Order: sequence, then structure tokens, then C-alpha cells
Amino acid sequence: MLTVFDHPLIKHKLTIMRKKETGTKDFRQNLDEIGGLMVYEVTRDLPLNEIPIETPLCQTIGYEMAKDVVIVPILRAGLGVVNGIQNLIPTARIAHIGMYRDEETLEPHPYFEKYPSNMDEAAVIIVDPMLATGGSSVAAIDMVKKQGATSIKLVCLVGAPEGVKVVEEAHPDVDIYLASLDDHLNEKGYIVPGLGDAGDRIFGTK
Ligand SMILES: O=c1ccn([C@@H]2O[C@H](COP(=O)(O)O)[C@@H](O)[C@H]2O)c(=O)[nH]1
Ligand SMILES: O=P(O)(O)OP(=O)(O)O
Ligand SMILES: [Mg+2]
Repeated sequence: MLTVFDHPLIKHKLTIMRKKETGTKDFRQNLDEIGGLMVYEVTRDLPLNEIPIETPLCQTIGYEMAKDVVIVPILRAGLGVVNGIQNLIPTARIAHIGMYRDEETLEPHPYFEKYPSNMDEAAVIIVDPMLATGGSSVAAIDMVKKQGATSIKLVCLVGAPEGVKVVEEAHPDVDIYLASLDDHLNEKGYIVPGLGDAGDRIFGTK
């Protein structure tokens, strides 16, 4: 299932990120804030356990999260989304998948992976600001499934219709969340209108 957020705060912050004159500091801050706003909805169906508790007044039933949450940023750009989510789920574990996209072929190249031990039981949230051809996302989902993950969500900021179709066809069981579904991919595999190269804008490498 694809969910595209239609929230004024997300639209406002994403517009700041899209502007070419926005510098690294403001880019990162708005990415952080959008990550926090999106996670509220992304985690809406997380299972809860009922637990007996005692308030200062009486005994009652409270709730605690039934599953560990594992956030999986696709490096580098995905790192920019982690903080906003972690602020709201401080107990989340962080896995890492290192992947770059070949500039000519647009094929994803994994170079690093590290996971906690309980991927099979966890609610796994893969994050990458950009869903372009879908190659990186499909490869990352393949990798977490190999670790036994069954509850997987993909959270991106900006998506292209081409990439959404590729992920939906390869992994129909994975819910996709976007802040914006943009128009198309250009001949170099960049999302249009997009926001440019997310990794470079987060880390100031261009
Ligand atoms: O406009 C764009 C498009 C892509 N990226 C980076 O590439 C990957 C995703 O590309 P896929 O083609 O979907 O594999 C993503 O990790 C971004 O880092 C970008 O920054 N801007
Ligand atoms: O996906 P890429 O190639 O843009 O890599 P990075 O996110 O490290 O900039
Ligand atoms: Mg990337």
C-alpha cells in the first residue's frame, strides 16, 4: 500500500528542502522534522501489550510496545531520517545498509550491512529520503528479508512513480510512505522536481 502524506507542515518543510539555495544545516533540520512527523502515522498500527500499572490514584491497565522497532537507514542519505524517528522511539535499534548507486547503470551496490539479532521479530522501518528507480529500496528489502524480517515498511520523502511501481511489484507486502509523489525521473535517474542528490545535500559533499 502507498501512503502519500497530505499535511501542511510536511509540505512546508519539504518545500524548504527542495529549494536549491537551502544550505546543509536547514536541509538536515527539515529532514529531521519531517521524519518525526511521518513516523507518527507510520507506526499507527504497531502492536501493543496491555500491562497492569499503578497510578498515584489506583490500579489500571497501560500499554507498552509489543515489538522492537528497527530503523534501517540506507547510507548515506537515509542517515538523515534516523534522528527524527529516534526522537520519538528512543528505544529503536538502528541497523545500517551501505549502498551507492552506479551513476551510469543506476544499479545499487551494497557495501555494508549490520543488523541487530532479532530482525525476524521486529517492526522494521527502512528509510531513504529518495525512491527514484526503486533499485536501492528493492535491494535493501531483499537484504532485510534475508535476515528474517517479515514486518517491513519503507519510508521515503520524495518518490518517483517509476520507483514506487518497481517496489510494489517486487515486494507487494511492504507498505510505502512518501511525503511527496513527484512527477518523473530524468535521464540521469534523478527525481523531478525532486530536491537533487540527498546524500550530497545532507553531508555537504558537493
Ligand atoms: O533524485 C535523486 C535520486 C536518487 N538519489 C539517491 O539515489 C538513491 C535511490 O535511487 P534508486 O534509483 O531508487 O536506487 C537514494 O539512496 C539517494 O541517495 C538522490 O539523492 N536523488
Ligand atoms: O545513493 P547514492 O549513490 O546517492 O549514495 P549516497 O546516499 O551515499 O549519496
Ligand atoms: Mg543513497
